[in-house]
Amino acid sequence: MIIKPRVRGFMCVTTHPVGCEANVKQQIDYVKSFGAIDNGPKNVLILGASTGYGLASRIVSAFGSGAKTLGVFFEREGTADKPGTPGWYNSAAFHKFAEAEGLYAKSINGDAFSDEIKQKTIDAIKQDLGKVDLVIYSLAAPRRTNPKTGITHNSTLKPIGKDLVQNGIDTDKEVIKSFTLPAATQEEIDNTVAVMGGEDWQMWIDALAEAGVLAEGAKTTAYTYLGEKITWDIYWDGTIGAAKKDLDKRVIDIRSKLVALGGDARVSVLKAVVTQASAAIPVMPLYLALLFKTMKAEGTHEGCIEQVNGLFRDSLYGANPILDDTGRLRADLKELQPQVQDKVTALWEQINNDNINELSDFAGYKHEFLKLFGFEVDGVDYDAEVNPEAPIANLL
Ligand SMILES: NC(=O)c1ccc[n+]([C@@H]2O[C@H](COP(=O)([O-])OP(=O)(O)OC[C@H]3O[C@@H](n4cnc5c(N)ncnc54)[C@H](O)[C@@H]3O)[C@@H](O)[C@H]2O)c1
Repeated sequence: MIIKPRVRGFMCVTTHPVGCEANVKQQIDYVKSFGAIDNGPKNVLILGASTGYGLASRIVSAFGSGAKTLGVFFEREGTADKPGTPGWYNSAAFHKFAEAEGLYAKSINGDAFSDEIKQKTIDAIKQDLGKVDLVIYSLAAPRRTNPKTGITHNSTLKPIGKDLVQNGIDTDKEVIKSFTLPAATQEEIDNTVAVMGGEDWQMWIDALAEAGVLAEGAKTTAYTYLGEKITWDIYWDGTIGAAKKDLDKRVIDIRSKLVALGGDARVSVLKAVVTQASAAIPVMPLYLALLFKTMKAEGTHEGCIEQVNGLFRDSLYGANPILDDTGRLRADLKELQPQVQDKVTALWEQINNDNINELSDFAGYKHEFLKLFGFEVDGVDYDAEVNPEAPIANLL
């Protein structure tokens, strides 16, 4: 079939397999251009391995460190007349390129929050890898069923303690509009913490430790975002921030478990980028469009692969990790530079429908968004017939 983008709000309901493969190839080439990571990981489990920061972590592990990777994700396969999700095609492409270089790669498609998928993962580690020395926690999900209680929690993206009125971009109509978000209820806050907080990360590490599949010196990290004043109402001080603060609490226990093995656990702070998860956060598309404009002008613009490549080389496996005073690893400092945040804030105050393309890089935002789904990728012929059925080699 011939596949064109069909955008609905913060989703694109079609995906281009060839474009996704080209995206993965670009990321692999980028990582390879830095050479091998000294003393990098050997056996890596990536939770949320198919898109965004988790996919980048898988690529850096495999192609920057020669690691065997086991990836867990929740994606939909394509059929003869309906394309699958981007993460499906990214993973099919990752497996193809890994296999071509003789790199071990296996994947599990299912609900990482469930006991069943945790057990399946442990069985695969025991059978193929023995133990893992790095666990990346990069899940971003709208809901989670807690396997212990059977309760399904839905996350919300709302401010806490006060209603929020802030300008953003209506990405469908491409106009600036004022968004009003009511303050979250305590139940909404608790549910968001249950989905995006650290409980499941802790359950994973407990299960892996109990099964004896964490190697001596094993490390784990979960990804977070802090941002600055301009995003705090919706992010750090909102429901999602409450969940991220839970990671900061739970990492202490997780770290003590890993320190006993000579390892370590850290929350890693990454910059704001366009992913399926961030596109869903109200006001974020405008922030990203203004941030891109500002950071591109500064020559400091980065996407997922640049961020994670830097995180591995500088901090996770670097001699001098970039740590903050609460012990988080930091890869986001260029975004938080005062001149960047001041510029974004000033532009935010001036933006309107007449100057949207002049003051912001909304074009760059839209391009990045479509690229997530395999569109607008250089060198891909979008008028050519493409097969939406793409098997993932070594899917367990
Ligand atoms: N996007 C940003 O700007 C940004 C910035 C800093 C930190 N982060 C954090 O990085 C992490 C990853 O986010 P992302 O933006 O890369 O998201 P993403 O939407 O690109 O990726 C989410 C991943 O989780 C997987 N997943 C979702 N539900 C699942 C389930 N039930 N079982 C198994 N897999 C499941 C998906 O398949 C996918 O691989 C999140 O913790 C996010 O908060 C994101």
